[in-house]
Amino acid sequence: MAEIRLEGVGHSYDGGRTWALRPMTWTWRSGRAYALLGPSGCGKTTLLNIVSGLLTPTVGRIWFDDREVTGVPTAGRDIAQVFQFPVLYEEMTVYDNLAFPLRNRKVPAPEIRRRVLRVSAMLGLDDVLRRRSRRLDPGRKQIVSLGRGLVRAQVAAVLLDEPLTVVDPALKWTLRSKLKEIHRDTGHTLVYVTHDQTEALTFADEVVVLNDGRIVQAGRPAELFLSPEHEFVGHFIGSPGMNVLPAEIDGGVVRIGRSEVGAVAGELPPGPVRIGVRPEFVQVGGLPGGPGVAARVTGVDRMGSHDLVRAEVGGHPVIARTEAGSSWTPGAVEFLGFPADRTFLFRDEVRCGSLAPLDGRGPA
Ligand SMILES: Nc1ncnc2c1ncn2[C@@H]1O[C@H](COP(=O)(O)OP(=O)(O)OP(=O)(O)O)[C@@H](O)[C@H]1O
Repeated sequence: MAEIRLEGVGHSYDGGRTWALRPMTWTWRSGRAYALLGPSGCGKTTLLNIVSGLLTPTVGRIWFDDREVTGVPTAGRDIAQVFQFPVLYEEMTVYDNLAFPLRNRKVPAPEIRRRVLRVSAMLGLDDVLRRRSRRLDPGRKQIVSLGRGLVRAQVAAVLLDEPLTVVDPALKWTLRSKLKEIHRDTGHTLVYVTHDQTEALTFADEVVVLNDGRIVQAGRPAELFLSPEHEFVGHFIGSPGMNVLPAEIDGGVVRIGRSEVGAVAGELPPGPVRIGVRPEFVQVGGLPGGPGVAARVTGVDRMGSHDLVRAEVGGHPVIARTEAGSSWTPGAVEFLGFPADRTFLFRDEVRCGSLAPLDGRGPA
């Protein structure tokens, strides 16, 4: 395992006209399980391929601990990589496919057997170990590919690029928890690329959110949910995502239209700002004794475990998540409250502050 440090690393596929990955400095800490999360085209595969050596970055330097590897090809980096689709020797048995990366590195036979059997047991491959790989269905083949990526003890990192895409949805949950188990067992540095927030949040110690070629926030799943640093994180994580409403700061007070919704925590210059608050924290009916903003209820989605109350504030949609069986009715005007400790202020999409309570004032 190694600490992997990117120093000013960026990549352009068109000679510097556009950046698939904007120059960034970032460290993957040794032994941690990371998810690299972002929408299609944001640069996830580019970043992964730069770490593995499949791609040389246009700018910047890469370090594995204190060894610079910027110009070192994949074979010299000791990286295990698992791709979206199976990469196997079709004519070999599953056992031999799993053993291959170890035999290649002259690991002693008893150790090979021990490791192959351990990975096989964890991934549920025991009953197909003697079968030729070409006779497996695509999902099983991919699980074998995953096993090949995880079987080595000595690797700088294991990189997984959307590894569960072809796997049956019902198996995905099991495999994700197996991956966690194997990670605990081996202590590998894992980087798991996905565009699926559930996959990222259930798997990783730390989620790195990438958008438009830059890291917009990295943190534990709860941090990303409770304390988004960027509007994109608010939208991309959570279902539905964070509500965003235009507002104005004036005299230390935040207003939507003419309604005061809170004070500004700390010092912020007056002017336009955007308020971000997750549906889980919007209080329909207002905060007890606190400020609120009038909203027209436009609909209620009954989700079974909870309701989603859809409303409109000055022409902007807001969603509140409430208990199931709520009595809010479309067309009614209700006050919405935004709890100060769960409501953030954004300028140019980046968080610039948060709300503070407006002491002793009721709905404006
Ligand atoms: N070989 C290439 N040549 C030119 N442009 C490329 C190449 N590979 C990727 N790109 C572009 O670079 C940007 C980042 O692509 P990348 O594949 O890294 O994103 P991604 O987040 O992995 O997307 P996906 O989830 O769809 O695989 C995209 O705009 C893509 O079109």
